[in-house]
Amino acid sequence: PRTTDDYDYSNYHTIADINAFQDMLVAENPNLVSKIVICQSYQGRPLNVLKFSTGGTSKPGIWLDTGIHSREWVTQASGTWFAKKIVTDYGRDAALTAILDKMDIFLEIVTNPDGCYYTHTSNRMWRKTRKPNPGSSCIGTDPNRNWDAGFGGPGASDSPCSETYRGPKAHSESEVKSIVDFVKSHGNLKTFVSIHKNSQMLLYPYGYTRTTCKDESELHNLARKAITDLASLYGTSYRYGSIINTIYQASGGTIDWTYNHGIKNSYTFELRDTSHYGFILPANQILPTAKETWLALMAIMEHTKDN
Ligand SMILES: CS(=N)(=N)C[C@@H](Cc1ccccc1)C(=O)O
Ligand SMILES: [Zn+2]
Repeated sequence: PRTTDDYDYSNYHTIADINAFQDMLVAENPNLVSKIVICQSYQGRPLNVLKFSTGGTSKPGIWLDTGIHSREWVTQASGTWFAKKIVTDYGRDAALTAILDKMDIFLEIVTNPDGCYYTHTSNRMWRKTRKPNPGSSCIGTDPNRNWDAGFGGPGASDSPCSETYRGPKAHSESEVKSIVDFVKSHGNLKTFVSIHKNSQMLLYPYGYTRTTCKDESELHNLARKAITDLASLYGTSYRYGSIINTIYQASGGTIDWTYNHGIKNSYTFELRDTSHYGFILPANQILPTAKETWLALMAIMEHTKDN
């Protein structure tokens, strides 16, 4: 595709396509979009973060990531659609324009590029990173167990061959450490949303402990509003609640760390479906999934702007 207008948003794409999309989007919108390379993956691929900003220096920020579990392809596809939606709506949609006039949005679409490449070339069901584990023939760490939040506790595995291997130590994976460093250096993120698939759930901390997080009632009420907006489009029903109460106990998860690091509005989405198709969600569900999810994200971003 020569422009982001003729990019095929209703299909799954390789990293090369998605990186080309990102560069086109920046070139087409130099006053709104820029690309930050926060680090490289283990195999040396760039970790690209799109910054959507109307200028200013220390504006509060909103972080969105997709594709941290590489096989969850509908999330990277949705992230691509979100990027185009932001530039399309700025200056046209009052709610989105108000958000961007007050806050910056950071979007990492291919958060696990090595795993993503591997799903396209070798094993469609790959989830983890692709860094080898010394002393084992099994490759990779689960990037959603590698964070320094209850690290190594129940709800993660210490076996390199497990899909939920937590890694040799917290933040051992550059795909994780680079986000940790970004959060610390930015210092003013108000919202952090990590987007996964399968289960149709909107989750907030904690996963590693049954302890209720201090903002539980606010996060619960906002989640209810967000999934209500989501369901208004096609009737897709979501469950919501803390990670440990809604899905299962999991330690070392992304948003448990971001929440403990002071980012109150920390959420994980689990997009369509509920395992009817398993991880291979048909491409014809990409656009409906992205559009309904955007309504929930707008609810979360508006709440952030006003609180
Ligand atoms: C189907 S899945 N792998 N996306 C489910 C995901 C649940 C979870 C969300 C947030 C924090 C911890 C755990 C996981 O096991 O990593
Ligand atoms: Zn996942």
